[in-house]
Amino acid sequence: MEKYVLGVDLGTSAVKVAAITKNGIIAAQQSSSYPLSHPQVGFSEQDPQDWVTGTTAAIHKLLTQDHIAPTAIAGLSFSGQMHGLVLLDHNNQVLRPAILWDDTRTSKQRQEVETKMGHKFIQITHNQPLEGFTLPKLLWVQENEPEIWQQATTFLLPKDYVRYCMTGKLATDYSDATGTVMLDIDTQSWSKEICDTFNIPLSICPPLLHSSELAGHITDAYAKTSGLQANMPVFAGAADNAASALGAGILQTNTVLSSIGTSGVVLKYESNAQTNYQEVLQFEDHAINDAYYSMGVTLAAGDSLNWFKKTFYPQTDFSQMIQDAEHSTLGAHGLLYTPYLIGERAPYADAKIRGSFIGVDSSHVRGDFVRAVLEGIIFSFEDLMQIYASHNNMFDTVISIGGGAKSPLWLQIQADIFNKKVVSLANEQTASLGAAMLATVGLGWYPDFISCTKNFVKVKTTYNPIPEHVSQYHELYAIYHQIYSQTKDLSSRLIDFRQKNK
Ligand SMILES: Nc1ncnc2c1ncn2[C@@H]1O[C@H](COP(=O)(O)OP(=O)(O)O)[C@@H](O)[C@H]1O
Ligand SMILES: O=C(CO)[C@@H](O)[C@H](O)COP(=O)(O)O
Repeated sequence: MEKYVLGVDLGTSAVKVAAITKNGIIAAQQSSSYPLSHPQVGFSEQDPQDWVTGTTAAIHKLLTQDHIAPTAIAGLSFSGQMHGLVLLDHNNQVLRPAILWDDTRTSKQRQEVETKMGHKFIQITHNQPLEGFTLPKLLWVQENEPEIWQQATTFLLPKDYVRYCMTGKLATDYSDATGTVMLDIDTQSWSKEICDTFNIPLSICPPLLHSSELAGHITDAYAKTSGLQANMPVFAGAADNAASALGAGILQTNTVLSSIGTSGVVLKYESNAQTNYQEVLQFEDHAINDAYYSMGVTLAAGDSLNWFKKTFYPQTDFSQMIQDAEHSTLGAHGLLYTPYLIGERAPYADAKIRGSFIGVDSSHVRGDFVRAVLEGIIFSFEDLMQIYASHNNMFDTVISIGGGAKSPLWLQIQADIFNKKVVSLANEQTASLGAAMLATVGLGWYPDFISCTKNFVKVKTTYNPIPEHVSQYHELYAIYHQIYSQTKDLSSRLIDFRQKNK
């Protein structure tokens, strides 16, 4: 009987589960979406139970609709949205909705960490304590919800909670642990100094595992609800960007990843823990032992297009909407867009900046706005590419993944703005592929990730930069690059106005 592993990608908008063979063939994929709640400006929350219900529903569909036999599944592993805070009490019951990576309520706590620890914090974590990361969220609960904080016994990251419900075992993995900014990168252990400084008991931090390490087995109870076999091995899994990088074959320093999911990511493999981009870029443990990656995050990348579609093209699918952008021109007839819909993480760590359309003209039609959104997102990625360029990082290929890589127009825009070869893959959802790879290595199907990559990562199309487009985009980027500084103060005043007039 053909054997499979399951790769579970716990995203922000949906969970995607893929059944993949030993040779990296995707036999079936299912997904299940769940709601996102924004109870106040800057707040972003999800109910951890929705993740479990969605994952179980997607697995159930694989078994019943795609006829994947439970006995044919040898193991599973995870890719998970990063940084989200799940708080459990002493009975491992969820205490409050999870506070997510794109929640920016924690500017005061960020400031507190900076004031109390200064450069020492950066020395320990190799990161800034930005709003999206887990530590400021813990501090927010400590300060604003003392009755919840008193009951908090363990925190987990999103995928860890789903794994706990499957196996009954509490743990996180190193790649997600770095995203909490509570891990000492040099010693690879939870930082006692950070915990002590903020009166956080060290015992709240879950046990640490490597991403392909065995985390537990499917319990009898979860076997009953899901249809999976009891006792099936479950491997720790990784942060979504680490898993995506693995699934895209980012295992050496000469390739860079560009990911257009809900968020946008420009990511580079790093072999040296001391690599330093002055903390403008995040620095994280990779899913592979003793390897790292740096990355810059555009908070609303695919989410910008999603917002635009919901608001102005409610009845149209993404591909049809993008056809309108094809009828516009390079530069959208002089229209520029900045994707700061929910603030920004990099290169501007600014929770109060907001997006803008610049150059709106009475001749513009909807397609010009779509085109400007597509281009603006990639200009924001170019801001991140420029950081690598300024550190003399030489690379000639960008691997493009995520839902945005489904569009040939958007792939060509990337090649033209980056002035680099852009490669799309046969499966642009590399997070579930990476998760499955963790299970294959955990099971011993492959001795290491390099050999697994040879079967799992398949190039689809290569887009080369078109010289005429490159020079036009170069001119436009110089204008785009000024928008942040010119709108920063206006955005901040508008946010203050909004807070006062709720
Ligand atoms: N056909 C398409 N063409 C271009 N972009 C698309 C298409 N379908 C979806 N997208 C973009 O991909 C995003 C979702 O990407 P995905 O990788 O699934 O996100 P996540 O894992 O964060 O849930 C959407 O918000 C949208 O911007
Ligand atoms: O905050 C980050 C990375 O630091 C995000 O990339 C999240 O990990 C969620 O990503 P998607 O839902 O867009 O995959």
